[in-house]
Amino acid sequence: MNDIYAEAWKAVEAAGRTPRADGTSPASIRPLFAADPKRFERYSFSADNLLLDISKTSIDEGAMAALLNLARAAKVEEWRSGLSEGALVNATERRRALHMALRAPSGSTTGAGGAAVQAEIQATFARMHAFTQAVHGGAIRGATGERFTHVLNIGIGGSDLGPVMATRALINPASPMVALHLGNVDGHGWRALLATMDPKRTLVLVSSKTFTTQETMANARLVKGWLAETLGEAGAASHMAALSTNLVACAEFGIPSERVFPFGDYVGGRFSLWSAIGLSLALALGWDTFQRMLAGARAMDLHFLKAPLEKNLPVLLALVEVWHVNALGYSRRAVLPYDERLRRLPAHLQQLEMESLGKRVTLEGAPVGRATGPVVFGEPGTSAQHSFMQLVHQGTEPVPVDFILIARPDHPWAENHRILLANGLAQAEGLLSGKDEATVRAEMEKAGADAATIERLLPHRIFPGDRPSTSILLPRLDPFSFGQLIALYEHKVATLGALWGINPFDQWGVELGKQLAGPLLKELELGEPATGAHDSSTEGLLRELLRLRDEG
Ligand SMILES: O=P(O)(O)OC[C@H]1O[C@](O)(CO)[C@@H](O)[C@@H]1O
Repeated sequence: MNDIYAEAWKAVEAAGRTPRADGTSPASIRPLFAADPKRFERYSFSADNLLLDISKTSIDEGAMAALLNLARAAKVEEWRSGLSEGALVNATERRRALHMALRAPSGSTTGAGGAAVQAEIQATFARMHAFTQAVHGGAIRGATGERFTHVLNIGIGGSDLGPVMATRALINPASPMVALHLGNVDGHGWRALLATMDPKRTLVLVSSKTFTTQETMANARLVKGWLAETLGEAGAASHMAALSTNLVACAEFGIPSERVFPFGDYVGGRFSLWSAIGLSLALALGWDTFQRMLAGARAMDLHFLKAPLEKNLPVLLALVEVWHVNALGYSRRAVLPYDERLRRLPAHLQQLEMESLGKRVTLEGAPVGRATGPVVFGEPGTSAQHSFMQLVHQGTEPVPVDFILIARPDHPWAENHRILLANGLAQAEGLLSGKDEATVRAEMEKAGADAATIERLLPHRIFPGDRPSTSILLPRLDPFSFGQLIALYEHKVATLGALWGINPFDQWGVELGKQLAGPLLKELELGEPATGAHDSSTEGLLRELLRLRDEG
């Protein structure tokens, strides 16, 4: 850690501890609005039609200066250029992170990853496009001659969450195909899906970067067997395609090379929705929708690469996170999209952010020495208001919230949309303003409550306020704005990697569980725990599960 970087961190952390010149707490937000009628104008920023409002945080001029100084000390500008030019930013796996190259139109140079990478990407896109057209046009059909009406994406983590989220967000009622998803290895999910599918009309995409993931391969074998029951072995093979970097494993599984859509190891799982992993989207939503989504992400890429740090939306979102996590000690963040179509966004962000930023050592392997990625959770509004927002308003630790609001709906029920937006705005307003003792008392007196009731209920009815939120506004939810939104969060995550000095592109933390599952699977097969192989709790639970299973 160099001195400039260490000093910059000290300044940010000190800003979070030190009262402001007017004596107010650095965590308070209301005084900032009281002092500056132009706070919204000053602290809201836009890229194309996407608006980011960070005014409802406690960042003031001094805090912002310290945060921007940290961004410079952490060399965020150099880092973003390295990312786009194919530096080995994923140092622990000695890989590049070239998801931006997937969004670069053919012939472009900025963020395109170089000619060789572009050639690979464009060749796969051309094949995906031709395949999509052939399936939609009926040139590629099922083994019995029927057209494909359903596309089933089998994958997990990044090979599932992105496609599921985008399918729900951009649903196209006129599409010739329905997308289905099988992620978890739990057979109950498969049983629920079975009822909705006809093997003669179902095209199966096995989506796996590595093509070795235990759950995905188990599901792929299950589905292959199900297809073969009706169509025979050869028929089953003609209903399958693979999206992967591991061409050898795809061939071993029996998927011919013309049905394998590859991508490079420079695309991380949680950044892979823009690659061949997006084939289910092209099939279910249409090629144009897929392209518009890439164009939206590309617009955000160019903004991220070119905008100065102080107006750069992903950088500002990252700095807000640092302010909350490191200066103020908030360890959680909630994401509330006020749009039912974005209901899988929180799940996607959980992987994107927590798999990327759940790290305790720096790139050099030393302890980070400060908190890194917060716990991220969320649910669409208004439903979230009736579940966890109680804790956000009145719990002990402030939970910063991302509110995502869409101005124009794609349905005709204007009143419902007004209710939705009013609630989204009200939540953010209420978190900021709270409700003080005098107001609660006056309200209760007006409602005719007696003095004893007022005293008893007063503490329960007070809202502390000064609870932070950021708001993201989109004019409409369409493929372009959806692409912008997801890329905004991707670049925020990359920037946080640079600010914390960690690798946001590896995920060693998921390996241990995978390793330990192997021997346990064997023991479940044999029906006998290996004595002394586990701690007494694991062994005890395994014995009990076996007993209950075998009793039934
Ligand atoms: O696409 P694959 O290789 O099947 O991996 C699925 C997921 O598993 C992980 O490696 C770990 O959970 C994720 O990063 C990845 O998205």
